[in-house]
Amino acid sequence: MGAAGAETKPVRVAILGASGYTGAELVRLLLGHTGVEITVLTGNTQAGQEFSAVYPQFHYAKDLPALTRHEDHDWKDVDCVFCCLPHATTQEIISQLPEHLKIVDLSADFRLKDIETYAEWYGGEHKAPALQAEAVYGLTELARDDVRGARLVANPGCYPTAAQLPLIALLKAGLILKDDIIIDAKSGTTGAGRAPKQGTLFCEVSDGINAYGVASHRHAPEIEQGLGEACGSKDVVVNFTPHLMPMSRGILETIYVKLADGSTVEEAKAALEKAYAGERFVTVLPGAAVPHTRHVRGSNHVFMNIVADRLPGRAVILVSMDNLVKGASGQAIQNMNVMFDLPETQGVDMAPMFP
Ligand SMILES: NC(=O)C1=CN([C@@H]2O[C@H](COP(=O)(O)OP(=O)(O)OC[C@H]3O[C@@H](n4cnc5c(N)ncnc54)[C@H](OP(=O)(O)O)[C@@H]3O)[C@@H](O)[C@H]2O)C=CC1
Ligand SMILES: CC(=O)N[C@@H](CCC(=O)OP(=O)(O)O)C(=O)O
Repeated sequence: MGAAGAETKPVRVAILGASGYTGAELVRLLLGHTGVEITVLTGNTQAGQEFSAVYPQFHYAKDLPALTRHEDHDWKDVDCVFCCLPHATTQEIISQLPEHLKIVDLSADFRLKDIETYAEWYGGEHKAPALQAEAVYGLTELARDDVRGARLVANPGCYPTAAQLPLIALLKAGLILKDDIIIDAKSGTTGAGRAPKQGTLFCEVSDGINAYGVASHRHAPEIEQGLGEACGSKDVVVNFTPHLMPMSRGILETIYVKLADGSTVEEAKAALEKAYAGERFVTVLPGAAVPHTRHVRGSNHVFMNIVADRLPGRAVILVSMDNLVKGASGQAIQNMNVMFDLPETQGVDMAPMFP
């Protein structure tokens, strides 16, 4: 790890799509990061406004730039771009950025390596295949060495972050089967972004829950890609269904797996503890403690545990994290820190907010 000493120049940061939820979360976190300076914030429909007019919680942060349009910049005063734009729009805008910029992209545009899989799940041909081939998939704990040398990092999706951290460790250790994985996922509504949508209105989301993308969500191929690489097989399949919860932040995944012949839950738990020993942001809970979204809220922490199922040979993995932090902006900052040789935890080492 490098050190951001007093003489080190700050990393000059632009946030594209700062008027959205992940952009605003980046602003919140980066205001506490002593190694960066926020020089550009962009919006689309909200460009032209002061940032605090769009997000009044930042009225105190007088030095923040106003929201501009990305076309208005020559990027000379920027070292790093966080791109928080919708899918498809992202690839068009990133392709036009100058090459001196390092980019952490929070959209799904550069996550899938297979161009046909991308076209199948995202409804069309990729417009920047060369960049897609260049991008490094930034699940930080498992990809540090690649992230360090990358110019473009594809920040993982929120659900895939929570699923892959335990499953990759267990598949690498050969302790679970690769063709019997059921991921039951739940998310707060910020996962759907800030742009108004009928399905996330208070009166439609409060006091109830619903599944969506049932067994057909685009995060399934992203998870399968990561698990397939981990165990060197293209045959990994997951059954993945997310649910929308009446809460603003948080992800909880309950993952049902079959243990490999002769393996035990105790061995699986020991493998998780070994894989993440020394990792600041991944905690394997003691005993039978159950991860809560409340216990990681507003933080970059992932809590996980594995317990024996009542059915012989099966186990249940539980994972919680904050979709806007480790599932998006927090992990993006972890990746930026690695790319710029800053201490990896800088700006993202806050304790969870409870209650
Ligand atoms: N929310 C989450 O938990 C997660 C989100 N992601 C991904 O991160 C990205 C951002 O998500 P999120 O912040 O939630 O989304 P939001 O809908 O909250 O924000 C989208 C942002 O993109 C801007 N924008 C929209 N269309 C255009 C355009 N054509 N040209 C330029 N700017 C545009 C919007 O500007 P304006 O508001 O001014 O119109 C806004 O700033 C998405 O790709 C999402 O899938 C990834 C992981 C988790
Ligand atoms: C609650 C909700 O709607 N969540 C989003 C996931 C957000 C995220 O990580 O997605 P991207 O792959 O789009 O970047 C969804 O299911 O589409």
